[in-house]
Amino acid sequence: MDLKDEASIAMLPAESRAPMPHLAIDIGGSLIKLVYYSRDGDWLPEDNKIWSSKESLGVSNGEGNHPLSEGRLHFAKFETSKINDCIEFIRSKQLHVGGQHHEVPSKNKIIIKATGGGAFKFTDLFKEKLGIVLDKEDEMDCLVAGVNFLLKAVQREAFFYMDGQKQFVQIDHKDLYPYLLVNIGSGVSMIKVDGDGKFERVSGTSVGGGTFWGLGRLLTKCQSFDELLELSHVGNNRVIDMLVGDIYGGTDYAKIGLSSTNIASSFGKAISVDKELEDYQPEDISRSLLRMISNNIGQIAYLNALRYGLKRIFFGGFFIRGHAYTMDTISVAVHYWSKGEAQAMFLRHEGFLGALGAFASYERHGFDDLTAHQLAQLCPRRESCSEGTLHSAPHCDVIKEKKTL
Ligand SMILES: Nc1ncnc2c1ncn2[C@@H]1O[C@H](COP(=O)(O)OP(=O)(O)OP(=O)(O)O)[C@@H](O)[C@H]1O
Ligand SMILES: CC(C)(CO)[C@@H](O)C(=O)NCCC(=O)O
Repeated sequence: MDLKDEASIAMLPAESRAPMPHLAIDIGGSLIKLVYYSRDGDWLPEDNKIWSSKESLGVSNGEGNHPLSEGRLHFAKFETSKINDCIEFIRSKQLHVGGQHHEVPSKNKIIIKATGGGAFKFTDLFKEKLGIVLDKEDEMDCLVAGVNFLLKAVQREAFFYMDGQKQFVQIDHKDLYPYLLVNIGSGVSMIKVDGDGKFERVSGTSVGGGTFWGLGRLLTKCQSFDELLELSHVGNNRVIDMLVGDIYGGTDYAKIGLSSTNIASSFGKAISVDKELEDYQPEDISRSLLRMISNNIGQIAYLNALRYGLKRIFFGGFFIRGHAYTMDTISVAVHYWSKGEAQAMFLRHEGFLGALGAFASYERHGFDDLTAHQLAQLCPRRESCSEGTLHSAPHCDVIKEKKTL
């Protein structure tokens, strides 16, 4: 903690100085997500300062007092393979020091809420490097809690995406359930949600974000996920995908509703003995792969929605990354298969759902009494980005501060 923080904390009334849990962590197969609270508006990672403009931070709606009401939440992510950078970040910002202190006979124990598989895998590492005890929260519980909170509290959270157009939807709280949540992380979980804490994981698929990045890296030699995603912008999938027209000599197969431009077989043209991997352009590979995976997830999501009679499907997870082609493909797949009966919607906080849920699981936080206003502009920079823009910065920093109560 730097001197500035110490000074500002020292000036607060005694009850405000009580140790408060302020960091939750979601350690997935590909990415680590942090949600943390800071009281001091200037206490931000250097590279996030450009997004923390004053106007995006100051909101006062005069509602009741809350332990978190003067300050802001931040969002950050790291690759799980670079967990040591994450640990260093936590140490450098002293995020763990404000954690819940439980009295044990001889010393204070710092307990931090953690979810995702890595909460189990990296227990010892966090203990050893930061002296933190990870208090494990179930991944699905956290996901659902995070989504329910966002859908109820944040006005511009869910949106439709079709033909390059984004349209926010205001969900009626009384008419929120049931819905299907499709979380596209490394793997994909499909969860039927019937209420707060009422849900069932009804399906999943191992063909998800890890598949796109893993297979894409091998096939294109891209050095980063962002590079692979960026390539897909300029690629042409028809170079690699086998279309109905390729099989039917350029004509539709109208009798069963297939046009000549429908994909008959993803990567089907690569069976050609005349071509090797190096004969294909990385951008075309990236586009085919992204389309294949997005389409497949959209189709499986539709089948599960059909299975349970669900009309609304919310898609989250960092595979999406606000990427136009990904969202378009998923939306088209759901629309095509459901004949417009089911609706695909996307969540602005895509990959931070579980971390938010873990943050809410601290007893003293509770999202219910955090005002919608406080969290309404969780991620202002997402608003200012044009569609399809990649967020290449390592952190997604955000939130909201409430100065006057
Ligand atoms: N900078 C990035 N580096 C790596 N993968 C990224 C990046 N940005 C987005 N992704 C995509 O997001 C996916 C991970 O999403 P997310 O963080 O939601 O899941 P996870 O929690 O790591 O996975 P799981 O829940 O399956 O354990 C990756 O598999 C990849 O497709
Ligand atoms: C294993 C988890 C839940 C870890 O987040 C996720 O990666 C997932 O849902 N994978 C898909 C597993 C399956 O249902 O085939």
